[in-house]
Amino acid sequence: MALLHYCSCSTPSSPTPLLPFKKWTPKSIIFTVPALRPLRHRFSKNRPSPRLSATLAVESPTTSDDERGGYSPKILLEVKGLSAVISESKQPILKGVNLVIKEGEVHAIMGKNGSGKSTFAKVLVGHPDYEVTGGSVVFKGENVLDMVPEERALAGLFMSFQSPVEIPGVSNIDFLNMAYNARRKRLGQPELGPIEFYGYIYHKLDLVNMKVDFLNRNVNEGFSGGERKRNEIFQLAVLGADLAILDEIDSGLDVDALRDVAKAVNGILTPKNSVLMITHYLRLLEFIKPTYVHIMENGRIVETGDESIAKRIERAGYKTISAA
Ligand SMILES: Nc1ncnc2c1ncn2[C@@H]1O[C@H](COP(=O)(O)OP(=O)(O)OP(=O)(O)O)[C@@H](O)[C@H]1O
Repeated sequence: MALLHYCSCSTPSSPTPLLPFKKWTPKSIIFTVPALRPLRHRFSKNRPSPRLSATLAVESPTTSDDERGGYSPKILLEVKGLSAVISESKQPILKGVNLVIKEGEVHAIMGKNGSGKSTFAKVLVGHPDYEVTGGSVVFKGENVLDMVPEERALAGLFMSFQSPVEIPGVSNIDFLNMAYNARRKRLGQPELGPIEFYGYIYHKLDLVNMKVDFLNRNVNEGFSGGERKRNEIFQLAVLGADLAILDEIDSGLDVDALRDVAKAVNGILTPKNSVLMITHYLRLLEFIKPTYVHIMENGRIVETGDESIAKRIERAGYKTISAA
């Protein structure tokens, strides 16, 4: 199993991110990412909703073409009856997840601790800790379950982890440059050299209000919880994605950081790409407006609707979920 998780993007000019599944040792990075070796440059600091409330929802409610001005968005992701166990113990965690995400939609998944939200996200990107035991996942018409994590990412899946990992010995800019060029190479485009790449990403820093110094720091090493989250969204902004899966990007963020991160996520949304975000809090949904909110319980999506579900949960807790 490769240690890198590549993620791709919606436009040909965008690159492919690579995200780690676990904390790497420098040895494993060099082994899995030979392109990193020649990247030893450093940069100067002086440079420049529709309503639905049904239990056991099978898929997202649809919006009519009229409501969208005649444009009919394509299905980006279709998950049917997805079941998965923990690879080691064979303990079942996902027990028949159904979900449909179309282009341009923002989906939020909420649910009690331990209900399977992060597992669902990780299974979508092919995390090796889990084994799929049933169901299907079709992304942009392709069977994702047949793909290794790198292929899923190249197909356009990006995941921001709940606890972003450190990559000792690899600077943020090297990491991003490598990921960006991997995608360009795959698309038959010329790779960007360090200077050109710097020109490309410099303006993206503003999106998440990140200081330029962060580019030269090793990926997530010594970053505070909030800085890690910001950095994840920076990666997304630089690298792009057709479907960005964001696992609790709001956790540990102060109010200004939350606003910055939400602004960046809103900034990358187009009618062609989508976001699937896992959150416990209504406050994130006030910044990033969801098309649908889903409730996960015991490894399944048991309710789907609009933001009012999140408001109800905030007010009255999960006892209001019928399957709880
Ligand atoms: N690799 C693993 N090894 C052992 N148990 C696991 C593993 N992954 C998930 N689990 C268990 O599966 C259940 C679901 O975990 P998951 O992280 O998906 O929940 P969650 O809904 O994201 O929770 P939270 O809201 O607390 O983040 C939990 O009981 C968790 O302990």
